[in-house]
Amino acid sequence: MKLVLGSGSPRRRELLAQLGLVPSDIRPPDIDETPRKAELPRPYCVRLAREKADAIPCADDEIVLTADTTVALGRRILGKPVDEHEAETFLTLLSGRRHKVITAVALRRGARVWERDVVTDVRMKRLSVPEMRAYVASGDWRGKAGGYGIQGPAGAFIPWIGGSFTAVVGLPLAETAGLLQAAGFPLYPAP
Ligand SMILES: Cc1cn([C@H]2C[C@H](O)[C@@H](COP(=O)(O)OP(=O)(O)OP(=O)(O)O)O2)c(=O)[nH]c1=O
Repeated sequence: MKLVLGSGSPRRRELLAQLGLVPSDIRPPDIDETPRKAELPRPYCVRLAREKADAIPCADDEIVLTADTTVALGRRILGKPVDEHEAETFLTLLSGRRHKVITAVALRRGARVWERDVVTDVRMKRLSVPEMRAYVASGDWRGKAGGYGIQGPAGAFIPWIGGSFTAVVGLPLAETAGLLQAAGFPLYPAP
């Protein structure tokens, strides 16, 4: 059975590699990520992972893995900032507060789908103006939900998380391994 990564995220490819998995193909999804009116962060994130899975074409001998990572500040969804101004706006909102990072994973094999979502609490310290300016100028926030990456320089802004570090980075490894095993993927073949 072949594993297809339905994601253009380099983080997800690296996290899969941590499990010793190299996808046979990478097919980034092309879906509309606009939240619905009054949609809450967790259902939004679950919906997107599922829509990504449904959007990726796959053959009978392939299993496709997709995910979505959403930053939630209360009921508000913080997506990927479109420019420096929005990155600074998001970081100003997150500064000195706790938020949640949700990552939903979907695995599809033929018509069957396996899904999990993981919610992690994250505390960001209060950011000074120089800290915020330097981080925004670094461009590290590009393509990242909420406008930061815990695995990069913004790790210095996060004194505490409650939950899964790999989920915050983009793919919860414990849950993903469980899904792969449930779907019959030979993750730990006998030596
Ligand atoms: C909060 C946070 C997010 N992120 C990243 C993970 C995801 O790649 C991205 C959220 O966007 P996603 O829409 O989940 O994924 P993507 O657009 O990068 O890739 P694809 O849709 O093709 O699967 O934010 C980090 O790398 N570190 C972090 O600390």
